[in-house]
Amino acid sequence: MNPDILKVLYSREDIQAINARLAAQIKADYAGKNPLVVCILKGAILFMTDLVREIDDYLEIDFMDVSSYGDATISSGEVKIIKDLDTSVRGRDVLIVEDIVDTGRTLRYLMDMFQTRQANSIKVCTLMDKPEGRVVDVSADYVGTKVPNEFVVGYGLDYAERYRNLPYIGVLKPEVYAK
Ligand SMILES: O=P(O)(O)OC[C@H]1O[C@H](OP(=O)(O)OP(=O)(O)O)[C@H](O)[C@@H]1O
Ligand code: HPA
Ligand SMILES: [Mg+2]
Repeated sequence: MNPDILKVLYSREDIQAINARLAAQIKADYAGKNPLVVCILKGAILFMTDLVREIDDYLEIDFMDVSSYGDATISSGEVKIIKDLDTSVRGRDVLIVEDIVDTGRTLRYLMDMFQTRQANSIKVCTLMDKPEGRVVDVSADYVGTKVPNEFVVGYGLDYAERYRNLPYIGVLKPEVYAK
């Protein structure tokens, strides 16, 4: 295990089981719809690629890179677009794929934008939901698991750009933040 990790919250196997459950729900709900699956970079990259592998059906994928945390553990409150979609969402059934919904600001921003861009439908699949972090009122349609109000890393989630590559999700040792 990475020496900076205090404890593992979800193992690789836990995550695989969550992904299989979510994929089955999505496959059933989107049958015949060819949804546009939008991966929110960078955090959702591992989750999205594992999730779509479990959905044996027509769908399209695209990527949007937004950021509001920088190298901090507290949201700056300002969502910045770093890379926009290549695909038009107009008339599409959009499924936003997120790694975590925390304050909800990122999701609110994206949902408002896709609404303005006239998507036919907008739903959200998040691996993790941190309800105690919420600042704006927003919720996901598909939630992998609820997490406590702790800063989590691994499986796409970073602290100062590290730990995204870990195959599990865990909590950092407090001394890592003090460095
Ligand atoms: O609900 P919120 O408080 O808005 O937080 C959730 C968002 O924050 C993280 O992204 P971040 O902005 O750190 O960019 P990253 O995915 O590139 O790490 C995470 O991946 C979500 O997209
Ligand atoms: O708990 C978190 N970990 C990593 N990135 C995040 N972005 C929002 N919340 C988190
Ligand atoms: Mg981040």
